Amino acid sequence: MAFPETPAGAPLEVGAEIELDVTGIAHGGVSVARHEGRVVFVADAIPGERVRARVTDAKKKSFARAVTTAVVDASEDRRDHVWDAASLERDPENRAGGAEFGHIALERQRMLKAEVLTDAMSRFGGVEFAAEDGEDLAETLAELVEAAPGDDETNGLGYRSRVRLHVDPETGAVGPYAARSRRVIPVDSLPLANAGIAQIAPLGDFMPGVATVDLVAPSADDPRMLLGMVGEKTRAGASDAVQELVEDRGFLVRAGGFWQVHREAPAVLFTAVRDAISELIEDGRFDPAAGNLDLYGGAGLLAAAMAEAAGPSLKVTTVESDEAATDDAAENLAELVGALALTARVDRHLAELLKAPASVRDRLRRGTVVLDPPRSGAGGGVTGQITELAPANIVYVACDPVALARDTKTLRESGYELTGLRAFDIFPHTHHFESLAVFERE
Ligand SMILES: C[S@@+](CC[C@H](N)C(=O)[O-])C[C@H]1O[C@@H](n2cnc3c(N)ncnc32)[C@H](O)[C@@H]1O
Repeated sequence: MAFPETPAGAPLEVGAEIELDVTGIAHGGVSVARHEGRVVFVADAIPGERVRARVTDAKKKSFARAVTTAVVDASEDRRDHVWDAASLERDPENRAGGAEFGHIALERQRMLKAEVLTDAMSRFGGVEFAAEDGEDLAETLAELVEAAPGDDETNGLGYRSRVRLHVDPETGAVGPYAARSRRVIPVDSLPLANAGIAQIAPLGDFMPGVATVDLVAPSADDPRMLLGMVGEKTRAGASDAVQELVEDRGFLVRAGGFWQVHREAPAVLFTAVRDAISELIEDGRFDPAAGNLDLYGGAGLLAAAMAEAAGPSLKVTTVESDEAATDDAAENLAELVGALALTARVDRHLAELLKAPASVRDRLRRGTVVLDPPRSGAGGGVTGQITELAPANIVYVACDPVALARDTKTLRESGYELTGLRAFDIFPHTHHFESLAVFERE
């Protein structure tokens, strides 16, 4: 099918083919280019390339969106896509979603993630990055986003222990959504999934009446498939308990509950939080008997990490809105006599704490808050409540760099200093990554 060329000076139209010099990376896994002064966010490109791209959205005056159809000048970091179903060989509409960096060398993916993090921290958090002694900034950035163990050896494949597939309501075909749309794309492989998921994935099947297919392959349990039927909220088997192993420690988790998707991610984050707490202990800033909190605590992974650093006398309360996850946290933290697992919304619980008597408020002021909110971040409301409680330290685990950067601004304006920042590439071949920021009350 031929697409119209856009003549110089003409407004961009959906479907037009244009050539773009790609200059940078934006949040959300798309690159940045300019066409006649207008910003164009372009998918499936790499900064530094010249590409041919098809305009997919031109509604806004300030920017347009496009998707690469061919590469004119390729980056040296361009690789064959790790997933044929998402490659440039396919028409953009038929490319599978969920591996939007799969055409980029792993090392460069991490570099791009570092750029996104530092740019967000600078623009929204007011934090500027400087080169470490004797290095230039590019070298410092190259080391900022850490690889998960084993990924360099496997080219970042076979890591996902959780995958959600969808069912086409018309045909019943099973597959991931297409990139940039909710159209189901049948595929014959899931290269990011681990062996347990590959074993049970119903690829090529038809499942009329089903809406979602969640594939779960726990580290210490049999893989399983949770079916969400059309019109039903609950998924069969979602509340079954499964066993996960983090290094040699067992965790009980609901099959349908939150658990990090990369096989190494729970250990990576457990270790990172444990190390952050150990450093606070070394600096004499951590009080194990204070009112320590693990907010958005899930099944208690990060409270357990705090305890690993602080010892079994740690006092900590996990706050989590999902009742079943709280039950798991209570079980997973049972050996800690000072641990309490609460089912509550974080904002509501913090509002209660702000009304607590002075002695309780004093314990909270001496405490450390670990928080690991969903993608939207804690937000101004919860961040404001935390600064009003004024704990000695805040350890913030974030899966969205812009949300982290915005909350960083609030924290820094309220008397907290950012004393540590790490990032982890626990979603190879996607634009996602996890950050850990440590803030200390000045
Ligand atoms: C990113 S997960 C972190 C879970 C846990 N820290 C871990 O590492 O496994 C976020 C958790 O926050 C919970 N959650 C989402 N919104 C919440 C809210 N407003 N209040 C309390 N918990 C919430 C979710 O159920 C989920 O378990």
